[in-house]
Amino acid sequence: MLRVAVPNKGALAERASAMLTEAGYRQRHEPRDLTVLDNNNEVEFFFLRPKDIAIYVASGDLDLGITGRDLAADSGADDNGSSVEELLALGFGSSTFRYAGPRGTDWKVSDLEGKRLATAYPKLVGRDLKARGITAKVIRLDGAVEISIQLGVADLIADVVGSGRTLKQHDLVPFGDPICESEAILIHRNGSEVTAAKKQLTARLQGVVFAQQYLMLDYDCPRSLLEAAIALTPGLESPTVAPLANPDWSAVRAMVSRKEANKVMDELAAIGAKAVLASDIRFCRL
Ligand SMILES: Nc1ncnc2c1ncn2[C@@H]1O[C@H](COP(=O)(O)OP(=O)(O)OP(=O)(O)O)[C@@H](O)[C@H]1O
Ligand SMILES: O=P(O)(O)OC[C@H]1O[C@H](OP(=O)(O)OP(=O)(O)O)[C@H](O)[C@@H]1O
Ligand SMILES: [Mg+2]
Repeated sequence: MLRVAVPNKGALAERASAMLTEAGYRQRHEPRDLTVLDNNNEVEFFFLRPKDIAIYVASGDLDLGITGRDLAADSGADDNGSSVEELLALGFGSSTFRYAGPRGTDWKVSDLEGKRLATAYPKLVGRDLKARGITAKVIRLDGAVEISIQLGVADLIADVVGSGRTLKQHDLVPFGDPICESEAILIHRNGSEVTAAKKQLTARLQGVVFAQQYLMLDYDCPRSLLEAAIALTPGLESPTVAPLANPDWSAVRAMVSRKEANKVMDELAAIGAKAVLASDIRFCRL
């Protein structure tokens, strides 16, 4: 039985469970349930605090976990880096992890020297400071870090930035390069075997990630324009081209990246393709 950790609350919880449901796994119906047994797929899910997930996976007590890249980086020994390894980026829960300070000063990373720095990610921050040769007093908080400066416990902070709204609300500005570009990821214990069961769950999630990143385009194309059309929609291997009843026309089907879909559709219409249709893909195996 594969044992998998899933965030039980917070920014990643809902999307993580929705993605597992799309991938064909049983998920909890009661938000307070801490475990769900999916006998058909031989997987047991454990719903845990986002911060604890890398701990269970690093110890080997659970085989896989869904967490944030920033949280994974904050796990493990202070100096030795993370003790979990990323198997797959899941394409949701994007954020950056950044230093920030009160508006009105043109802060630089070197200004961190000798300051009191509040964060809920002390290992991630400690490693970054060490790599830069900076000594600062790291104040560990559990959350609501943005308020710590006005309450007087810190001079600067390092925290998760999503929309940037919370920083603005507290008159803070980010500075320096992001310490971490985060998103939800699937992890396992560093260096542990990628068993067949782990591979299968990873492949299923990969199928959902691809499905969310791609659309299926169908269109009709004069045969004389096929070459130009195929250059615009090369698909993954190669597009499907099928004859239409009218011998001068073909039907074409190809996957295109969602981000580029509208541009590609404009270009297809401009060269003379007709009936250009885009449809969602729910899940797939590539
Ligand atoms: N506003 C946000 N936008 C995008 N991602 C976010 C946001 N807030 C948190 N995250 C991501 O979610 C993960 C942390 O989850 P969350 O903040 O929900 O948990 P927590 O802080 O441990 O728990 P809680 O805040 O409930 O005490 C991190 O990977 C972080 O990057
Ligand atoms: O840039 P924004 O979109 O405003 O989001 C960033 C905020 O969201 C998270 O807080 P969360 O809600 O998890 O509360 P917490 O600080 O108690 O963890 C994070 O810690 C930031 O405070
Ligand atoms: Mg939080």
